[in-house]
Amino acid sequence: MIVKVCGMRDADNIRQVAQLGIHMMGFIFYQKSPRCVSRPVSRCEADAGVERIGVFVNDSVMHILQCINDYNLNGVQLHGQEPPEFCRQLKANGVELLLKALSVASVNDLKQCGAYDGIVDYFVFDTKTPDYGGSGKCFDWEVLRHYKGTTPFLLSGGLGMHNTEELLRFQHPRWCGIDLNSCFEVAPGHKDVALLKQYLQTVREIL
Ligand SMILES: O=C(O)c1ccccc1NCC(=O)[C@H](O)[C@H](O)COP(=O)(O)O
Repeated sequence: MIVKVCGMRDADNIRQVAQLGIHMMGFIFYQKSPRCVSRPVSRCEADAGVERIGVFVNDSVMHILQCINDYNLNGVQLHGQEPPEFCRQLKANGVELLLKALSVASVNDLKQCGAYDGIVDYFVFDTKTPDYGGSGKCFDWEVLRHYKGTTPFLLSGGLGMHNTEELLRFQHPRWCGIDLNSCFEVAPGHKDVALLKQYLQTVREIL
């Protein structure tokens, strides 16, 4: 199971969280987010084994490619209304690891999935919110029973200590990871390392 911790930006915090044995770390490049990175966070600040994912919202290909270069990113998460063709363009420009977040509130929101199959590497199924992400709120995971696509997905949106029991019960053949963010924060962009550690211990049977 892939563990992604999103919304990182403080060097010491990045180092500590990387040592928890997680697989992906998300850096937000969306100016309106309280977690938006404010300066280049260099590779040496994170463990080499952690994939560095830039999270973008309706940004341009050129800016995304520039950030990949400036911030040593290994992958990109698109968290806006980016169409499949936009994802194809990023792939054509050498983006190896591409995650497409889809805001989910009802079964209707899953209809678009098929158009991304074979283009993106993972979906991130997140809670629908006007701010795009980082809401700390869960959506109804029952909706995902209707997801019959081939692209594997990370479950996202309000995951925290309060819903570990539901998480341990959750099952889906394409489920491959969890995305953790605001429920582990002491301040926007700063994670509670002890709480994350406790959480990963609590859900260890699915990891
Ligand atoms: O976290 C943000 O502030 C954010 C803002 C705009 C777009 C995406 C954002 N986060 C992306 C993520 O992958 C989050 O982990 C995801 O939305 C879940 O967040 P949370 O509900 O706080 O667990």
